[in-house]
Amino acid sequence: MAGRRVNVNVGVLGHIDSGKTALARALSTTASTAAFDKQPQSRERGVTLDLGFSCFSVPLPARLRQMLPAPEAVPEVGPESEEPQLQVTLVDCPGHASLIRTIIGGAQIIDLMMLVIDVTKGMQTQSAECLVIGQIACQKLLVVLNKIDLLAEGKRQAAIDKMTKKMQKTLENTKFRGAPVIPVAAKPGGPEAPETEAPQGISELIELLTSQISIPTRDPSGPFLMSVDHCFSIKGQGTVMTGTILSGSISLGDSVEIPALKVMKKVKSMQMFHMPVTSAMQGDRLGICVTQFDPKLLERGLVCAPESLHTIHAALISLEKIPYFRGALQTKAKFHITVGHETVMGRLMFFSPAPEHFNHKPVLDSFDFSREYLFQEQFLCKDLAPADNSKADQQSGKTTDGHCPQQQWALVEFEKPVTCPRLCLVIGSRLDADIHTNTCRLAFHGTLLHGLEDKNYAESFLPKLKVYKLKHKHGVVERVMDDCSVIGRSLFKKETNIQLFVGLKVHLSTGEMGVIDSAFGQSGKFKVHIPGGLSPESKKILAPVFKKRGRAGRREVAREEEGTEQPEPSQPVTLSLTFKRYVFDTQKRMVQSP
Ligand SMILES: Nc1nc2c(ncn2[C@@H]2O[C@H](COP(=O)(O)OP(=O)(O)OP(=O)(O)O)[C@@H](O)[C@H]2O)c(=O)[nH]1
Ligand SMILES: [Mg+2]
Repeated sequence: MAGRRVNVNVGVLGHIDSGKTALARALSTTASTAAFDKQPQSRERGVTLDLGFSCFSVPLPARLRQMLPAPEAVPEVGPESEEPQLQVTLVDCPGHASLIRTIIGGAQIIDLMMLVIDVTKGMQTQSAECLVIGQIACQKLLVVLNKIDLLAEGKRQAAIDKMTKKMQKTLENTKFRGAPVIPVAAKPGGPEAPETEAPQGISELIELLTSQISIPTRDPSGPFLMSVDHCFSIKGQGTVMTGTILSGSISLGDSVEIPALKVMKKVKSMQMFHMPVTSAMQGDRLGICVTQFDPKLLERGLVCAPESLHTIHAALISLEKIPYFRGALQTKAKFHITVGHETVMGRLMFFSPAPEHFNHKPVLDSFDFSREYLFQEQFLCKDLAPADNSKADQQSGKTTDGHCPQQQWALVEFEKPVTCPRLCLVIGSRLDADIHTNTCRLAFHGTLLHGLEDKNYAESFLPKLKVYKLKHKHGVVERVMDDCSVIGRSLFKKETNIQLFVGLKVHLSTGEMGVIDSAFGQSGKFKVHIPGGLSPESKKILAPVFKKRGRAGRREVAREEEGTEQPEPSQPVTLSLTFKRYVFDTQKRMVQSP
């Protein structure tokens, strides 16, 4: 076990100016003192790290030694005498609202998130957004209350206790309920304070962090994918890309693709923790040296196994609304869509299961093209007011008393093609919203189930997607012609071509089924044939018409053709016509269930 190391990525997220960078600095410095790291030279910077990356190592806690992957999976990188080490790579994310895309990217490569809160301010807008992102992308969380030096000395503990309770309450409604909260001062005295001023609470934080960290299961199978955070060239050797392996594994001599540059490169050498290695896998921080290319072309981005990523123009996603997002998610609305590690504008169309399948369990690893789906004007959710709901029901065909489907989907059409892995995370946000208002800009999150690579997907692919709108039309029986036919009105507009509807079934409120037979006159009226004939009760209800018609005789028909009003049944008998129209059917057929 000697000389072995494991890496975990810990994200440092929070509102602007909460002290994330100061905290990352304090952690790396404190951890490298003798108490935590006996060999000063092992205060590794890991592979060359970008601005937002720093790291420190502590002896691997005994608790984690059993969890250490098999010896062959972990490189022997230190001198034989060295204790196994836990390397904590801190991913210092920006806090400014405009950099949320970077934050989302950062959150996807971390194993644990430290949410930094300015203890004098509490939760702020971007702290809340980070918490939302954490819930989507991370498994574990730890809250750091920073700047405790700013609290009045006499009331410090009381203020810390109060804020700790407040944070615990905030976490109560999240998946991080019960997560630890810890007070620190990363840079007591603020920017003006001398560098000699020691940070407070950092040793305790490192201890807590070490106790909270678990080594996530790392899976070497699947296609190799690495998120690159730094790229530079070494004269005479090649170009080095450093980053975190998101999936799969890699060995010396393998070919990798840089999708953004559309090039393939051979791996010439690799380093982990400054030591050469011959292979690496998911979760490792790695530097890969490949044959020379201009490092300026790839500051951040992805490298992958050849042809394992797809460049797509549209996608089918499964999604959930983020409850803090105010307002509805409307079909045709545009959002900023983060797909994997890229963000582009996209337009959405929402759809749900057919109402009888509302209770089906969500399927999050594939999209079933054999099923039919119900178009929705907007994403259905419980927080729609009941009044709104009834309107939405009518428009969307939602049948049931406000109950929501277990799973909903959207077709996303991107303004620019994006390159992403299969089943990657998708986050929709409204980044154009005013960053100074106290609202959550993150609107929904989900999983990419199917990417459309063909640029002409609208013609080549969409007709296969069976999303329908349920159309209801209502009319009334105006009068009876004979036992097996009636004249209806108010179902179509005068200008409607009734011919298109001939053969469709209509239901009478008296229970009979009829078939639209032909137009009648020029005013949108039509003749309905009732194959089973009118029942005696129905005839009774429609009787007044019978009588009047009997008296009026032929004159009635003449008047009808002039378009004058007819006497009607004492109780109106309604006609209802229901059919499906598939959104992507080029022939715009009207389909009724058998
Ligand atoms: N008094 C006091 N000031 C602090 C403390 N930690 C950080 N600061 C100050 O707060 C300011 C912001 O600190 P940063 O570490 O840059 O904050 P940040 O969260 O990284 O900011 P962004 O990356 O811009 O979001 C600086 O002026 C720090 O000196 C602290 O514990 N006490
Ligand atoms: Mg910072």
